[in-house]
Amino acid sequence: MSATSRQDTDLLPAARVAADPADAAASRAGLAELRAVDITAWFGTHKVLDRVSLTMPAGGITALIGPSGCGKSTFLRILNRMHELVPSAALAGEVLLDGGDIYDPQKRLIDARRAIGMVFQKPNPFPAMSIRENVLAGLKLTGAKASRSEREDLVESCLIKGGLWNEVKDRLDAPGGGLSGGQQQRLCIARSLAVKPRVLLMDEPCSALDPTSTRVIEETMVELAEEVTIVIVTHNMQQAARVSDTCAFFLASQGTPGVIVEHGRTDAMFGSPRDQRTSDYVNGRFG
Ligand SMILES: Nc1ncnc2c1ncn2[C@@H]1O[C@H](COP(=O)(O)OP(=O)(O)OP(=O)(O)O)[C@@H](O)[C@H]1O
Repeated sequence: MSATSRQDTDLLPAARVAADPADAAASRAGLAELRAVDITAWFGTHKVLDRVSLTMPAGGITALIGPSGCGKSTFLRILNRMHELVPSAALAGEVLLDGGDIYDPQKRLIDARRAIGMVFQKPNPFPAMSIRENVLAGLKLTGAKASRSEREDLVESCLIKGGLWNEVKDRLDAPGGGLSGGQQQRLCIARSLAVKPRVLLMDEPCSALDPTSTRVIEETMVELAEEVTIVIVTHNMQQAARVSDTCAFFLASQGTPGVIVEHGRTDAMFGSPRDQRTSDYVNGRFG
């Protein structure tokens, strides 16, 4: 995954919400907190993360920022057990979803993936499948049963939440591959939502999109945070400031493993960072 649209930070907008929304959000029923505890990760003998701990508040949007290669995507993939797909990968530590470790040997991999969905950098709908089939694809993978009318309701509600319904409601049988890039990404978000995840991980979800599509996805994310905890990796500082409530700055200096230098509320991270390296990064002086 490459560095992409780091943008001019002179005109940073205020962080999404001034008050602490995570506290209020946490009280909303059904929202899940995700907590990484002492995560260390390796590819073979190469240690790429060193004892990283981070709480991602329920119903909040947490942005992971930092220069290329500092381990943001690796950390994100650890949060839903995708790291273990790489044969040389190893890991230590815990990932607690509402207090339960998703790596507990008693827990099934599929349950972790269903509870913690992922949207990737490049939109990846099933191109030959219809828009409707794309939304429902996750149900097939998880084996969930639903009647025809339940499926239709689900397609509609997920496409509404994904911010795509109005654009596709008259062509649900058209192929997903026929949509624009931004629409495909929103279709992928809708597909992720169909299995009712409690957390949605997003790995640079707008880096392949134009500014208008990016705005639409950002608006969609803010609305989604009402019902799902979101963690996003982004190189776009304006985006981090616009959408996130909390932020974590990762850094891997001179070949050392990635660590979190600073984390906290986004407005504080951008407005009055405690660490000079954070200040330098968010103000575009390196990275
Ligand atoms: N599949 C892999 N096999 C071996 N090493 C890997 C693999 N994926 C990532 N790495 C290494 O792990 C380190 C962290 O990479 P990672 O992609 O997590 O960083 P990142 O901060 O997300 O970077 P970027 O912003 O460029 O996407 C890098 O040194 C990278 O080369």
